Amino acid sequence: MTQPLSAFQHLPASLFTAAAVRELDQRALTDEQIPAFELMSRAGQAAFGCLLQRWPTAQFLTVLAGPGNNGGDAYVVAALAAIHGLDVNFYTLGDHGQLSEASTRAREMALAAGVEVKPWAGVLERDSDLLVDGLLGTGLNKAPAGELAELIEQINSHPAPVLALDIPTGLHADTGCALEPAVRADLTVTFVAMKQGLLTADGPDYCGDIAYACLDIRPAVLKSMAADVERIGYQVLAERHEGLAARRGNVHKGRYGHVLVVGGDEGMGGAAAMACEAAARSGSGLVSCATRGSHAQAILMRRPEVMVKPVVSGLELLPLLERASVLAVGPGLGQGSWGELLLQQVLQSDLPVVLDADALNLLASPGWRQAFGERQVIMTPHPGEAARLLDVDIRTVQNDRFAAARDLASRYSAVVVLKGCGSLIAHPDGRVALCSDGNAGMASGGMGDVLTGVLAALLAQGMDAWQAARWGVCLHSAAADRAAHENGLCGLLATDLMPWLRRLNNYITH
Ligand SMILES: NC(=O)C1=CN([C@@H]2O[C@H](COP(=O)(O)OP(=O)(O)OC[C@H]3O[C@@H](n4cnc5c(N)ncnc54)[C@H](OP(=O)(O)O)[C@@H]3O)[C@@H](O)[C@H]2O)[C@@H](O)CC1
Ligand SMILES: Nc1ncnc2c1ncn2[C@@H]1O[C@H](COP(=O)(O)OP(=O)(O)O)[C@@H](O)[C@H]1O
Ligand SMILES: [K+]
Repeated sequence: MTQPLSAFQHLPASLFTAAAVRELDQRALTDEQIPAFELMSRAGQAAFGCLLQRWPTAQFLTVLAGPGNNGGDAYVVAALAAIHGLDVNFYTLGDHGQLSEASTRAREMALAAGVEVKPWAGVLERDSDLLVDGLLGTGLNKAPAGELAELIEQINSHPAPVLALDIPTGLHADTGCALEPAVRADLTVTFVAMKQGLLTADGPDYCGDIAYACLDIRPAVLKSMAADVERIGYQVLAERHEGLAARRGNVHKGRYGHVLVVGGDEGMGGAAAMACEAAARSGSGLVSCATRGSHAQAILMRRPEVMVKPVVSGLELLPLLERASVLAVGPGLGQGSWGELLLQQVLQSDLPVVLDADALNLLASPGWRQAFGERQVIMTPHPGEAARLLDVDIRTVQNDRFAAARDLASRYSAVVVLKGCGSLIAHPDGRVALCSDGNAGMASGGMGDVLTGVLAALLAQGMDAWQAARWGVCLHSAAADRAAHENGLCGLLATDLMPWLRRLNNYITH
């Protein structure tokens, strides 16, 4: 369902936890004097507007309402639909005898519009042409079970599309984890502020498209709260010129740094080769590669611009370290003694470094753990590597990617890129950015090696670790979106990104 064209680039940059959104609701109530029912009415109107726009011919709606305020929104949608002349099946789940004051008024509005309100009796009619999920919103506090789980299963196997109010039921607003079973929506209309879980982990798959409705709360109120997470994407950063500055004329290659890629043990030479090519295509003045002798010729054949140096020991790395300005260590490094010796040498240098793949796996071993202090370091774990570094299982990382990224950045005193759907970039000071570009075609071997090369090239051109990670992750993801645009996600190769990296890094977007 995720679209490969930076599908979420129109969304606001500030992302919030559910608790922060509740606080914003409260501020709208106290500072703006917007009563809860008024806000709920606006939510229902916004959702109904999106419904008409997306499904203008829908005639038979089934609206599902839970016991909280998400159900209140559903009552408003049903009322508006009935007034509009649509046929509405309205089912409640849970105890609707204890509704909030706002939801009670919404219910009265629906009844007055002629909506027949019935408790769900176990069967979802097949003839509806649109389902509206107002079961649970940000109040979700455990995995759906029993009758609710049964209804969600029926929603997901129903042929009609699904509109989710605020957030698909079962998706955790703070983590983006689907607490199965969870509703798989085609469109989610989210209210007041963007929840951080909509754009990472399971979020994009379960939300489908996302529309944001601020409910006419004044921007000043929204700005009165610091965002928990900043959404970034290529377009946003390019508009703010957060990428590379334009090159001046009177320059030479020494100005743009010298990336040394260290990796490529036997059988994994391609990883080092791709990191080298990505570094060169992302503008590093010079690129060297310390690798196994068996790969030297192949790397040279592919990219004669790269200076390939076969190394067998850490000592042979020393003269290369003296000439380099930035290191990219890990692609195909392996976890054998060859990789260990090279990594040991790299850790003794104070050059800016990108640590990826097996460099991270080695760092996770007992005796290797360390904090990097002032050194400019970017670590780029995928969830498996992050789990090893944190000594937890992968599920724990994915259950709260924000916490895992923050924890790693603070433990290692490094900028951390936690890769995967909705890559997170965490600073040791607690800041987190989420890249909403990228696509599932990137789940293919070598994509991470390319990212490593990109990040190293940006460090080599003078960015600090935080700037390089922000721009580099967006550049890499947007390049993958462009590369996937014509021929689709399946079969996208890491090397397909190369021409796009060059174009987008130079701000050529067409
Ligand atoms: N505030 C505002 O001004 C605005 C808010 N708006 C709307 O309000 C929504 C938030 O409303 P909300 O806080 O009432 O939470 P909501 O998600 O409806 O459900 C809470 C109920 O569900 C229950 N429950 C939880 N998990 C469960 C589970 N797994 N299985 C079964 N039950 C479960 C929980 O029961 P409990 O466990 O606490 O007994 C409680 O009764 C928000 O998403 C947006 O749509 C908009 O109108 C804009 C203005
Ligand atoms: N489903 C996805 N959506 C968005 N980006 C993805 C997805 N899957 C993988 N990626 C991106 O692709 C890259 C894969 O990196 P990694 O797992 O290290 O691959 P490899 O080890 O094969 O080089 C990362 O940048 C990651 O964020
Ligand atoms: K919902």
